[in-house]
Amino acid sequence: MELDHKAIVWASNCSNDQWKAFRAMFRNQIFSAKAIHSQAASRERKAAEMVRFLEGKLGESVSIGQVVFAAIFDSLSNLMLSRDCIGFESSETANRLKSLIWRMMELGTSPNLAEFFPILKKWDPQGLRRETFRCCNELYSVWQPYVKERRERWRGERYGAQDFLDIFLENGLDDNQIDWLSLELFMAGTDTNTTAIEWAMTELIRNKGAMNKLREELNAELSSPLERKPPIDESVVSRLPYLNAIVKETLRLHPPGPLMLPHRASETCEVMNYTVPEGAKILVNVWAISRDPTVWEDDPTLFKPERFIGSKVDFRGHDFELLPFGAGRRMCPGMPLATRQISLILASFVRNFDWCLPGGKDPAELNMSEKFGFTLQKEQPLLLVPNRCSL
Ligand code: HEM
Repeated sequence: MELDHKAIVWASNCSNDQWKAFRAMFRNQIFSAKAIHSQAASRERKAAEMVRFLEGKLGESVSIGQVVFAAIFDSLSNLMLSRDCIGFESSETANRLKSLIWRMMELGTSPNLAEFFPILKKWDPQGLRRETFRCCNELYSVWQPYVKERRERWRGERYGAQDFLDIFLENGLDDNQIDWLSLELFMAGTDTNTTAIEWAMTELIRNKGAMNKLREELNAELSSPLERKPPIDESVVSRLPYLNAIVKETLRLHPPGPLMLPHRASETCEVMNYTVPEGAKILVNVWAISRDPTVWEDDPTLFKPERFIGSKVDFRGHDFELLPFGAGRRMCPGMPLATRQISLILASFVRNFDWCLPGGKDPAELNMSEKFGFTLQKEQPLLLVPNRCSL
């Protein structure tokens, strides 16, 4: 309730007018098909920059999560603020921001005694509120100077939005709302995408057949007689069937939001002979659904992108066996951006480099443990060595 005037992810319900206004702004301006299309060049530039960075690391061990996080965070900061916030060289900044985002998610999902005993609220016995403020302020400081500068320049004139910040100003958001909404977007949009790509690369390195098939598809569709490896065109890769199947299979096997966001029953109802009382907090176990052998044939614990070739099952919220982005009114509004970004970065990795594990380690021995949290990260970061591509 406290956050309802500025939150979308943390909004307590869907009947709140502010949440409706934010969702409309996301649907019509930020993530509309036209907006996603017009943002493509910015994402393509960032992917090409990532490839150039990796070309300087040939033969060296690289943390995939760290490189991807920098690419995703800066892609998003370019869409939001028209500038980079991290850069590929600054691993310290990337690690600091990544751990702040992870900590914020931990704090947001930690059991809070004050929720059960409201009398404790003003003492904040576990220090959760104090630490949340500290993390928020550190994250706000990343964009606050740019917001201040833009607001001074903007002065209420409509000059046509160039980025999300212009859209926020045009919609009359105050600084407090801009800070919080930006925080939610960076939290919802960076760790999820990074996790998905890290898992996809983990699966591809273990499944040489899938990696080769993807490279063949990319080489066939992206070849150019003029330049051997031109920057990758996002609109082409987002239509490639095998790449799409890999993205779906990764999100099925490793859904970045394994329990979605907590929902609340708006009325008492019966589900499979259980009574769910009005007001009950509901967590949907997407991880378990997408590994359920009664729904998924052909060993659901295995990575098999082929299961999606010729299948109509999609993650757009209509097929309940595959819900990595949720379904219904609270479904992820960032899905069109996420799927484009994941495809583009994976295509850039596989098209431009041959990958192996450091020290010639056998991919079959890769540690596949998951670190359970708000997002389902790989417990051990994936380290890979990029080599010049032989094809
Ligand atoms: C692989 C990437 C992503 C995954 C798997 C993912 C997944 C999800 C899920 C499961 C939800 C909750 C849905 C529900 O509980 O019904 C959600 C909500 C949300 N996501 Fe994403 N997301 C991803 C990327 C993004 C991106 C890139 C953005 C924006 C930059 C974003 C913004 C949001 C927002 C704002 C919400 C809250 C919507 C609301 O409560 O009304 N997400 N996402």
